[in-house]
Amino acid sequence: MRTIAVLGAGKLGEVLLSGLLRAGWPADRLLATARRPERAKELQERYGIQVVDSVTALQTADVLTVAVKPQDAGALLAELGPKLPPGKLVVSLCAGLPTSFFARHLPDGTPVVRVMTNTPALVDEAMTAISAGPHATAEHLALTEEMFRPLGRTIRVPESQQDAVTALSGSGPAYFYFLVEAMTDAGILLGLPRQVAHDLIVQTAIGSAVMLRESGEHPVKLREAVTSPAGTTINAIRELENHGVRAAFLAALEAARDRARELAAQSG
Ligand SMILES: NC(=O)C1=CN([C@@H]2O[C@H](COP(=O)(O)OP(=O)(O)OC[C@H]3O[C@@H](n4cnc5c(N)ncnc54)[C@H](O)[C@@H]3O)[C@@H](O)[C@H]2O)C=CC1
Ligand SMILES: O=C(O)[C@@H]1CCC=N1
Repeated sequence: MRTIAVLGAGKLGEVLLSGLLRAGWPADRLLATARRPERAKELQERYGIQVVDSVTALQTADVLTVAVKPQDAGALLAELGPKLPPGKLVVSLCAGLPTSFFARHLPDGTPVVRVMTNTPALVDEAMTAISAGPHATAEHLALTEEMFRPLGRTIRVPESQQDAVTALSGSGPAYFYFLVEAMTDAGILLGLPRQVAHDLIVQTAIGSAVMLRESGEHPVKLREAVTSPAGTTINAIRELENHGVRAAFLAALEAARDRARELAAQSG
């Protein structure tokens, strides 16, 4: 079994570490780096893993998972890139950053895999998209899948699709939470207690998501089954269309995709 290091164990790095431990990855095969000593202590106490300095991580781990913010990746790679021993796999979780960016900072021949996952990894329901970068072989992709499969679903996509994937499923949980928040407010407007409105919406979201996955039906068909002629639902749908909610989603995801491109451009 390989040793995995998470470089920059913040929110997403912790999600990955906790998922790997739940899946039975031995704690002594996991390493993390952290900038703040309090954060290192917290991770050590919470998960029983070793939090080490970056150079130790580079030397000890087989897989180096870069989980710092895209804006911090350049500094991390400038410091560590030249010290990376041969034969290590670099897995990037950084939104927007192309594998060519990593290749520029790493010794020739270093395999790089680009991954976009999402926070439902915390409940083993992540959607993880994996792309081969320079020098990544079938074996490297298989190893990356082995890391992420216990956390939910994995798919392979060409790297050219990763910015769109980031806009859709990487950021996607935020849109659903936003929707739940807005619908809870609507329940309050209609006079329901906040907790009741929240519980109604959360269970409705879960039920709808499970039906989408398990029925395999097109969402239009599922929506039509709820929408009775001259009933209540169609009145709500008319308002959603009048307020341009569909167009707002198209524009919002385009904006997220464009931000991923900007992050790449800014990192040089
Ligand atoms: N939060 C999310 O839902 C998702 C995040 N991502 C990507 O994951 C990466 C991390 O995102 P978050 O966890 O949300 O950010 P975060 O800010 O919570 O975590 C980054 C961590 O890296 C640490 N760090 C920065 N430079 C370091 C260095 N040189 N050495 C050691 N530690 C260092 C920071 O102190 C911080 O704790 C980003 O690149 C983001 O694009 C990808 C998919 C989803
Ligand atoms: O907002 C972000 O930049 C990160 C990437 C995808 C989800 N969160």
